Amino acid sequence: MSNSLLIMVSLAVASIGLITWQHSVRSDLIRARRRWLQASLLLAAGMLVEGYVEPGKGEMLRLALGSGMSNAGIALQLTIIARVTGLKPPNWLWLAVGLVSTLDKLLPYRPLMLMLESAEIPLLYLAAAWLYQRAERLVSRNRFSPTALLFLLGALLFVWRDASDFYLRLQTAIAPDSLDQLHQLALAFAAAAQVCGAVGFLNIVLQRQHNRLEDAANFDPLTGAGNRRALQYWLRTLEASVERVCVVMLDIDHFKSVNDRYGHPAGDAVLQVLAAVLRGGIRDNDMLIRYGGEEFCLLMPDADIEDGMLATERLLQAFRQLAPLPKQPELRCAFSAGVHEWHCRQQDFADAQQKADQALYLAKQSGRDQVRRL
Ligand SMILES: Nc1nc2c(ncn2[C@@H]2O[C@H](COP(=O)(O)OP(=O)(O)OP(=O)(O)O)[C@@H](O)[C@H]2O)c(=O)[nH]1
Repeated sequence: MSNSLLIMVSLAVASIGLITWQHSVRSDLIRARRRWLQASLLLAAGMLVEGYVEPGKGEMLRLALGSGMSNAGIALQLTIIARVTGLKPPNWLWLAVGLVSTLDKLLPYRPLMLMLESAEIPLLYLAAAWLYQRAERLVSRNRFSPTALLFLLGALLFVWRDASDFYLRLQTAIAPDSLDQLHQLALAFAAAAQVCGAVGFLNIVLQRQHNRLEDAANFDPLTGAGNRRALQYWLRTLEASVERVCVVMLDIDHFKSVNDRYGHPAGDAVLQVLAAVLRGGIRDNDMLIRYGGEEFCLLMPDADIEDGMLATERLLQAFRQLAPLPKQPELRCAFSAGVHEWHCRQQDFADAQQKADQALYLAKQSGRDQVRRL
């Protein structure tokens, strides 16, 4: 293994670590930010030390240090990825990995120690494969992560290398020359895996950043409902995929008086409660949009007007029964709603939405707190 390759790889890992560190603030990974840079620098330093190992005096010490730092760096990266996926591994885990990786190189040859040394990288790589798969699935819904596959292959390669090593050393006590190629292949693979792992995490960070920006552009921050931009996107999807959609326009009754009486923050809380009731009471593929101030729109794909009326009645009943402000248990709110069936292939959405709006107006005119159709 040439030193220059390890040095180049360590520089690549350090620079990707720096880029990841820069982006992690914007992708809401502020706590992981410093850690990731530390992990990348530790890993890069370990590889640099290993890259300078030359046969002779101090060889084992440098190898031990290099391996300890590299493995601790990988383990630290894995603890960060684990946190991104919602797991909480203890902080000392990466230190323990580094310590064991350093110490086992310094101990005199013994089969047990050799076994321990052989288990380290396959275990780390298996954990990496699992975590990268989870993390990428979480942020980009990818069913399959190339980074995870790479680490899985790496784990197998190291098992193969270490098993041959172990078997031959048991017989001869000296590593035979035939193992050199296998060692070099494994080391080259490890170097590539480190760069791919670093890029894999950078990808996760950038994907999160992208998701956050997209959410900010498409969802109302107060209620989490889609906004009109999201509506336009959903309409295009619906027009291409379904025949009919039940459109519901609904508007909280006497909302101005809630604001006037309890204040604007209380009004905001009522809006949040209504959004939660609506979200909790609709099907997974129904869509909730905050259409205006206290006006919401529901799109129910493949539902006819009877289904839509029934579902909206149920939502109204649930909302009416709630005390949306815990500090004002006397307050009860309701909404008025208009329902219309939209035949996506024959009619513009604007026409259907206007009809649902007219039905809503009818509901308001007829005393509010009800669901109407034209
Ligand atoms: N707290 C809060 N109030 C909002 C928000 N957006 C709009 N509003 C308020 O919603 C109220 C809407 O009042 P109106 O259009 O008169 O409707 P209403 O009082 O509900 O009367 P009806 O619809 O006829 O039953 C206004 O007072 C707006 O200030 C918001 O994001 N937060």
